[in-house]
Amino acid sequence: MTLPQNINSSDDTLLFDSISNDIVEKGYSIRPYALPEKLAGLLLQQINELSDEKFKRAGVGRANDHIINDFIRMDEICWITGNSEAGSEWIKWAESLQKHLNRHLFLGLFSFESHYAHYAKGDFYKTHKDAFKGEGNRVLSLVVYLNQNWSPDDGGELVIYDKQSTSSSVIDNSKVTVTPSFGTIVTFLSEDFPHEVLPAKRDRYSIAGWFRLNNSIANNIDPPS
Ligand SMILES: O=C(O)CCC(=O)C(=O)O
Ligand SMILES: [Fe+2]
Repeated sequence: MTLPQNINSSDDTLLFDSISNDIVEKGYSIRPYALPEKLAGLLLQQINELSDEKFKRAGVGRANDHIINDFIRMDEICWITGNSEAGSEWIKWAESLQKHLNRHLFLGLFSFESHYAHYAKGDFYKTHKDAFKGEGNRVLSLVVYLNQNWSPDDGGELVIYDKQSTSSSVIDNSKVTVTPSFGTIVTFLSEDFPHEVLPAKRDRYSIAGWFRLNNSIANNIDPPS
């Protein structure tokens, strides 16, 4: 028996619809174990095969202002290109999400950039925003997790704070905590939600990506940060 050709894309449509509805309602979306299985498997295999040298200490700030700051973030990253099967399938999937969101939310998303991230035991990323109003052109952040058998005791949660709250807020209903379990997809409006990664008790693997507006003007091509 042959399966219909569009079986994967129809699955994605349901998922993309729910992400899109979440963003309209709340500005963010958390979809546990939602990444298509085949894609998740390819990404897991690639991140396992990436050598330690391919991961570089992540910095803070953009281009000339890019500095390594142990106090803010300690993870190591590796940018994802379409040069491998895993990378190109991932980019294809992200671009179809982009198309779906543009069609339904009119966000005007133009391009996508993403990297693998490795947080070793104890690593963290302090509260930050991925974009600042009027400055950045990152519109929507996308994070997926590649950690099998993650237990709540392992820590490493992503904490997303409400737009109005400050990073020091301790009021529970103004923040949402996400366990970085395999296949969980998180999306949020980059300018609206301060967030942080708490230290984990074991290696933590993820992909962080950003959909951007077209901010390139004349010869000043906007570099990835
Ligand atoms: O890994 C995560 O949960 C979020 C990472 C993050 O906030 C970032 O890379 O900007
Ligand atoms: Fe972030």
